[in-house]
Amino acid sequence: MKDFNAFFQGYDVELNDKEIAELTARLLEEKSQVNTPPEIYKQCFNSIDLTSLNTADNVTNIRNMVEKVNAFSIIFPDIPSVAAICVYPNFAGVVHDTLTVPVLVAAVSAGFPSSQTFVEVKVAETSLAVHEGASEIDVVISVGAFLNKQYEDVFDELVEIKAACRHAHLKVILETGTLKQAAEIKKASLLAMEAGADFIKTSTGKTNPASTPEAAYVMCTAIKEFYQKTGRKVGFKPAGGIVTPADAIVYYTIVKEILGNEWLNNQLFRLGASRLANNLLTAIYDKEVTYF
Ligand SMILES: O=C[C@H](O)COP(=O)(O)O
Repeated sequence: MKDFNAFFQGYDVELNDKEIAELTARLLEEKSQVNTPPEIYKQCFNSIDLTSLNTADNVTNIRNMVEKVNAFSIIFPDIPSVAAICVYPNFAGVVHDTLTVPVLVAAVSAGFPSSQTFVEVKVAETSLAVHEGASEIDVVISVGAFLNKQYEDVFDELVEIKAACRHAHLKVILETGTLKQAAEIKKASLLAMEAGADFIKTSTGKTNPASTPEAAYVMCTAIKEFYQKTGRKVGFKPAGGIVTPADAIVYYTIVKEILGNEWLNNQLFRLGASRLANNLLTAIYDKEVTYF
């Protein structure tokens, strides 16, 4: 049995929300550039997990989205494409079978977005998504159990899901808007990484507030401390409500300043977004672009 209180005490988890808000605001004030060069927008574009997670999604609209990704490099030869396409698990096979370019297939899984289902269902859903071709799996922690301090249950479940991922990478969503406090976000980050998360992700995009700069600040600090202690680099994926180029730059700046340039690539930094891609293309070309 893992002693989570001892585990958390190995890190700085005594966080004050007001102080975190001030530190985040100061970082952004001091480090934000006045004019963002197009190269940085391109780098952000290359970190996008192009997301479609709608009730009305179907084979036709998902295939259309993938075809646009397939044609992207012909139409925009000077822009590196998105990192991954993120869909519900029942569409992992459609994305996999339609893709003709080196873009990853990501599937949400494990009772996304509430995570309120049986662990057996979570494991089975994950195995099926991987079998269908997903190479990345995005799951939400059991938020209710976590807030109820059932740390061992949350941890064990993630370990089981990670095993079901086999070769696929696991992204663990904390749903930071529901965790609310910085200390809880820090503990959830550490627990997820200890359970084997390859990325930690802020939000599902299905609750409010979604991703915030303050949550990003805390999660990046957790990733940094975890790396210092274990030598393992875990990626960061802010997601939910990231719409404008300015939103993307906020997260880019936080990652750059806390984790450094070695995290600024799509192996370790992703932007989960359903509405950002066209806006970044518009910023890069400095004229309205509607492609996706
Ligand atoms: O994982 C990604 C999120 O679900 C996307 O949220 P969004 O639709 O607010 O961009």
